[in-house]
Amino acid sequence: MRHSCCICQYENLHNWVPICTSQRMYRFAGVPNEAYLSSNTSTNYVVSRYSFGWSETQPILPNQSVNKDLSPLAALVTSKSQNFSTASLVGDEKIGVLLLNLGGPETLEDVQPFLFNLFADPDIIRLPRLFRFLQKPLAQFISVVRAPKSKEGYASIGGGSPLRRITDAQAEELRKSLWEKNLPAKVYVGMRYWHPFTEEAIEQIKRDGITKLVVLPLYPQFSISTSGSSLRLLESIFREDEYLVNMQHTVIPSWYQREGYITAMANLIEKELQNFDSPEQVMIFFSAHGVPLAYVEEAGDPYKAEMEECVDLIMEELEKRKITNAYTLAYQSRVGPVEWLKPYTDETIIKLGQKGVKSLLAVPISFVSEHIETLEEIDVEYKELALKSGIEKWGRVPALGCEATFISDLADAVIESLPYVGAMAVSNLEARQVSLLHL
Ligand SMILES: C=CC1=C(C)c2cc3[nH]c(cc4nc(cc5[nH]c(cc1n2)c(C)c5CCC(=O)O)C(CCC(=O)O)=C4C)c(C)c3C=C
Ligand SMILES: [Fe+2]
Repeated sequence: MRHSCCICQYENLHNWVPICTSQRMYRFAGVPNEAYLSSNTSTNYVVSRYSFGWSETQPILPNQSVNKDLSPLAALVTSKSQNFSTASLVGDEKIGVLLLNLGGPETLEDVQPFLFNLFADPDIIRLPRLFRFLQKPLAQFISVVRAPKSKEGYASIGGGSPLRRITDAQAEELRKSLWEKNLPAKVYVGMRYWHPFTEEAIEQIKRDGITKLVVLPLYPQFSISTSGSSLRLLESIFREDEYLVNMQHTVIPSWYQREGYITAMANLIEKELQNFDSPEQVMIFFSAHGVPLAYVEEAGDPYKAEMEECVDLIMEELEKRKITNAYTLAYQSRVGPVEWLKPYTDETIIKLGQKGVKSLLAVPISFVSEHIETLEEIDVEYKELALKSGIEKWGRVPALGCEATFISDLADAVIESLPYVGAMAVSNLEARQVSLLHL
């Protein structure tokens, strides 16, 4: 099994210490030398560094060692213990969990302004520095041009995105699960492109006097365009705000390797396979949201690697249950003229039909809630295409939503990250000192 990590690393000020709480993976940013640690045993390190700037930076590949002089934080994390007592970690603190998600238009009138917010994000449309002044006019133009097509899609799923309702429900279930595990925490939802905006969540966190915050993007795999964008926004909010600078916090940048998540996905697949007459004949078709190829090849986005590893882990889990179906991974939802990650979902469906595949089970892999790309693109467009292409039996695994194993595992991820919340504050301090020295 591959072990590779990414780093949520931002221009100039490296505030975040992303710590992947899955068993053997630890992540670092926020240290002045940009050390980033991936470990497959407690003594065998691969230190690597990525840069997510667009035109001006180069990715440095995982095995390219750049700095073995690890900061004290490395020592702290490598001495990680799995035996946490939540009580000792909470004390008098007020714990908050901030769930980050994309957001979606709630009405058809929201669609164009939502699209404007999306395309105005430099992590979604990445322009060379010289052309950044064009970001907003371009966003205005593309959002107006795309709005009619998007509106059609949202109209066909009931006139708006269900993302807010589902994310709110997940937040409530997570809160309950944390309380059941003796962690009295408040859970907040911060959306990137629509209400409740991340800024609104942060205001509430300040009003509630939260002293320790765990930031948990609701994307299992990290991409510059999703978790990266939300974290970059958060960083800019934190940088400006005295309260937030002093608040201890940590980030769980991706969690696709967690046992609970993998088990929950395997459970859903196993259950859905039973709806076919010959379950063992069914091709398991993982469909992930795509990103432009340049994100991965030029900017070092770990999204593709994380996605592939995630699929491997789910298939390994299914194999343990003696489910050894054929499977494949493809990427959906491309937008615009550039090349995106391949293979594309639509082309793959057609090819599978030509090869004589008769039964297909679609598994949306990059989302944990139903939304337009599951309810419309997969359930309507891809199903229709599959049936036209000769596939006779079509099924689709639901998104995880509030599935109990999944929510309980997210709660565990939060609890396991608590020992590192203090480490974040140290890193903030270091990063600030360094940035001040550079002024
Ligand atoms: C892992 C998930 C996602 C990635 C990666 C991602 C990248 C990405 N998306 C666009 C363009 C659009 N995305 C839109 C909606 C949308 N995208 C995701 C997830 C990922 N996007 C979600 C959860 C949603 C919200 C869906 C909802 O129910 O509201 C849209 C709007 C819908 C549409 O018109 O199709 C666009 C446009 C790009 C360009 C991109 C990577 C650069
Ligand atoms: Fe998207």
